[in-house]
Amino acid sequence: MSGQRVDVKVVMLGKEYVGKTSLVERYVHNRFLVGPYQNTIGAAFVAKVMSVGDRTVTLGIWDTAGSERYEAMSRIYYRGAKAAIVCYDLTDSSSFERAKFWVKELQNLEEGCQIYLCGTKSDLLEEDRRRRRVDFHDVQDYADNIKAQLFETSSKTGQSVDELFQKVAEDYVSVAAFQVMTGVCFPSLSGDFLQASASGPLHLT
Ligand SMILES: Nc1nc2c(ncn2[C@@H]2O[C@H](COP(=O)(O)OP(=O)(O)OP(=O)(O)O)[C@@H](O)[C@H]2O)c(=O)[nH]1
Repeated sequence: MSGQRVDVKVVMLGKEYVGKTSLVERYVHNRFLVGPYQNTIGAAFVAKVMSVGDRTVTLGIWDTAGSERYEAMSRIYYRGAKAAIVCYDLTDSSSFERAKFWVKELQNLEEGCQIYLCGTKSDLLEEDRRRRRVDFHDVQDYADNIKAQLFETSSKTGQSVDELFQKVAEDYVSVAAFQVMTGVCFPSLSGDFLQASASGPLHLT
């Protein structure tokens, strides 16, 4: 597995329990695991090969642990990331505060990293609108300010999950094409290679 080229290093960030692992599970394996919640320890890695037009793009996705206990470790995993999916739970306002914390970190330390905000568990709002704790328009304004894309997803139903990761890959292809056209090469777009250094499982699908 080591040596497989990854085009885009993607890091999942956000408070514990917001649903980062579930998002990756839905996207990569098209499944939603039920059963007792198991928190991520350290980080897990998975690579996913996908198509954008006639191009093949490999996303290397690092799923970090949301617990503040692992905060220092998460910093290691976002280093050099080209895309960060910063997650918050639509039914938990404190998780949005935590998302803003990660955004600040990325802005200060990973300038070349494109940020995607992801409000999770939208199915819970379908069941009962009153459960929403993070206003869509407030987040949209915030996203515009920080030049981030905004998605609201459900790993349970699959809503907008493929669209989110597809957008990450499409943005990579657009910027890469721009580089070829202009001859400008940003360090943030250089490729990355799989490294078997995660404490979690290593998969290539
Ligand atoms: N209803 C609903 N529940 C979800 C969804 N996504 C995740 N969950 C549940 O939320 C809990 C936490 O999900 P995880 O994916 O483990 O969360 P995490 O962010 O990876 O957590 P850490 O590993 O601790 O950082 C689990 O019980 C999931 O089943 C969703 O889209 N809808």
